Amino acid sequence: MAPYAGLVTVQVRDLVRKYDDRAVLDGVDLEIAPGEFVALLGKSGSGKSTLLRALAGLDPEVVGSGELVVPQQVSVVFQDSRLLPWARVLDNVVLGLRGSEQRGRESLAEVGLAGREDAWPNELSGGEQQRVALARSLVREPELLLADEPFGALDALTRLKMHALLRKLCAAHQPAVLLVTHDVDEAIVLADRVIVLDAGRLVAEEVISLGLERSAVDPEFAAVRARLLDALGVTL
Ligand SMILES: Nc1ncnc2c1ncn2[C@@H]1O[C@H](COP(=O)(O)OP(=O)(O)OP(=O)(O)O)[C@@H](O)[C@H]1O
Repeated sequence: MAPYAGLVTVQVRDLVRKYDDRAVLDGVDLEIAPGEFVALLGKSGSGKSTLLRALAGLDPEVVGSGELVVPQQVSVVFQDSRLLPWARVLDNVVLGLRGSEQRGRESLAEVGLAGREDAWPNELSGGEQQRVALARSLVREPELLLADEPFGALDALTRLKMHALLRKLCAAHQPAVLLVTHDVDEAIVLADRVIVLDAGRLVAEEVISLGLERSAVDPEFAAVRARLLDALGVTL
């Protein structure tokens, strides 16, 4: 599959979401350039999933004085794979896409699941199911990939493998990405830029420099992590 870096910059201006009178998103401004990988950190309840749902077009009740611009083709990956248990793996990947069986096979090969096209979801491990979910997202050639803690339920080793896979897929296809995670290291390892949400407001941003070795032994990595933990209110 050819890369398909989009043209549309995600633009969020003064986004507000209230439940009753409580603002869960309280004037969020955010841009994500085509092909840019942004990780979103924040304490539980800070509004991360609410922001992601707004960008996914899953929340009709977002308000705000500003604008919300997202590309047309958006894919979402969640913590659980949300595969249909009664459909085989390939059918899950190409569901709703006519004539795309070959592309579905290619996507499955890209995520390392060639040969598993006819398996049922419950025959796959949790990590493999998330691979299928990634294949299902990418076969739609998204300009924006939204991922809500996609590796949160996986064990540490599988997580590391999935990090490598996601980096490879993003390099190949160049979607803009917004990845919600609780894991500061995961954010630094994967993203071009890390942002921190606190009580519905963006309170910190770290641009990950190209020179940073994506390894915890890198002193710059440690410094970025310390600043992000500070923004999250974690003192070590
Ligand atoms: N349908 C709803 N009705 C009322 N309040 C809601 C609703 N959905 C979310 N909230 C509230 O909005 C706030 C933000 O929730 P959200 O799920 O966006 O947080 P989060 O940062 O993703 O948290 P977590 O890391 O625990 O998933 C929370 O206080 C939550 O209780």
